[in-house]
Amino acid sequence: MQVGSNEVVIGIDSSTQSTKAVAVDVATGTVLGEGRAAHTVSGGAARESDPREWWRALGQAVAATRYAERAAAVSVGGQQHGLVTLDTDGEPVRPALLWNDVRSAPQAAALVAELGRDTWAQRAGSVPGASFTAAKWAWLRENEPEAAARTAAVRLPHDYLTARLSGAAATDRGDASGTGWWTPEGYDLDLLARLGLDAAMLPTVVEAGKAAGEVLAGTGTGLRPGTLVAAGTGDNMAAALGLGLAPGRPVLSLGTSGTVYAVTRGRPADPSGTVCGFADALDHWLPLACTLNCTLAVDRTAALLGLDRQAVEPGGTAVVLPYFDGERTPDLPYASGLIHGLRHDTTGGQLLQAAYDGAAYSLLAALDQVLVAGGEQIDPGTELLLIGGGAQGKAWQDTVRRLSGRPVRIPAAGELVALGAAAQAAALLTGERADEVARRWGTSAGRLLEPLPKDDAALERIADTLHRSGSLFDQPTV
Ligand SMILES: Nc1ncnc2c1ncn2[C@@H]1O[C@H](COP(=O)(O)OP(=O)(O)O)[C@@H](O)[C@H]1O
Ligand SMILES: O=C(CO)[C@@H](O)[C@H](O)COP(=O)(O)O
Repeated sequence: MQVGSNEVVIGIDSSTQSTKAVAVDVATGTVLGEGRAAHTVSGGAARESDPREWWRALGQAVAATRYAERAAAVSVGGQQHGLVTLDTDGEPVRPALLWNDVRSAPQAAALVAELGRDTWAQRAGSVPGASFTAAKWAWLRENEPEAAARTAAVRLPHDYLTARLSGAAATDRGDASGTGWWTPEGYDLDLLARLGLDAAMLPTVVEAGKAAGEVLAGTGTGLRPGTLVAAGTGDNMAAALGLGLAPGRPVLSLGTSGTVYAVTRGRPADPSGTVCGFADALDHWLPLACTLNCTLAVDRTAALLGLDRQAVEPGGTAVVLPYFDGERTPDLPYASGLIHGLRHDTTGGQLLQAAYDGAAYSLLAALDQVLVAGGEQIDPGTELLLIGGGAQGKAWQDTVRRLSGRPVRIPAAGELVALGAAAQAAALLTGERADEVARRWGTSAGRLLEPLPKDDAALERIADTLHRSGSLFDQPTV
């Protein structure tokens, strides 16, 4: 196809809190229409969502773009790792277990003990934590054996939505690499046997650049039957596509999860488990560290203090480790929030700033490890691309500048996950690579914020508090 023929694609981001859709002009990258619809996530110890709610939200978000009928191709980026279990009719057996549900921590620990950290890192690229799909499936078998027995198919969130659109049992290498049972050579049959999972229950891994299928008749989304459906991918892989990332360029994403990652030429294999050795959606890798407590934890702290989320104040000695949901980086699934260093003159604004600092600290501490794991150079002068909902907030921007000492670029394009999905859909039409499409669209352009002097004192205070928190975080709080 000739680029420039007014074709439109739709990219979808089915994330933890909401679904966002963008309709994009393939030739120019102009966003023609946008839509958004919220989901619910259960509270208490569990983090679960009904996959059928994602599907309804997808329909609403796509309709709101007003371009559903014009779209020539569509693609779904989705929150990683979630365990979707389907029965023989393709209906969810139970709500999906999400990436931030830490009840599967004991099962993750047992899996790691069984094979050893080095073997996991070499085979799966990652040492699985509670977030990984393998740990969630092990949790289900142990805690709800009847639900596991009724499961005929296991899917990731984006696979479920791709199947509702196209009928295809399809996934991609990027999202599959977050299961724990994917290797570059295919599914790890030995591991699947240990998990009591038949490879026939899993989707086919679609080659990069190929379609998963076509939109079925009667989806109720407004998309025309026959519209091409790309393979989709995990949300972080989609954002990497959406930014058109060249290898070695670091990204910090501030959303429900905090993530730090880079596309790399080398395959990561970090036995410490800090860096997940994901595949990207093309032919490279995506070493990534992820926190469970990011924008929601900071917003909750602001609400507890009765402050606006921007009402931070400098100074003071307070440290907040905002591990409200347990934590993944550092690996402390049983942790809860901790405040240390309060004085009579500590202000609410300082305490709020300490929550921002505590949330950003773990991500920035992992940044160099991410680059090293993928064999890329560390250059402290290289700009950090800041994306996700939090990147719009000045307090987040200044916190990242102060704690990283790096220049920070804020891409003007919002919704980079949905844009990456759109680029993947567009690539089906133009024959380009999806990252080339995004570069042609100029999606990473945006304001450059100069670095601030690195606040080593704050970083040391947080590291010291974390180091000394010891047994407080070893077991669930009673
Ligand atoms: N201007 C802002 N300042 C700080 N945080 C913001 C701002 N706008 C949105 N957010 C935060 O962004 C989060 C949503 O980010 P997003 O990347 O869309 O989430 P998700 O990871 O679910 O896709 C919300 O939790 C909200 O707290
Ligand atoms: O688990 C991870 C990465 O490994 C998370 O980044 C999820 O992919 C959820 O993403 P958001 O809903 O925050 O976008």
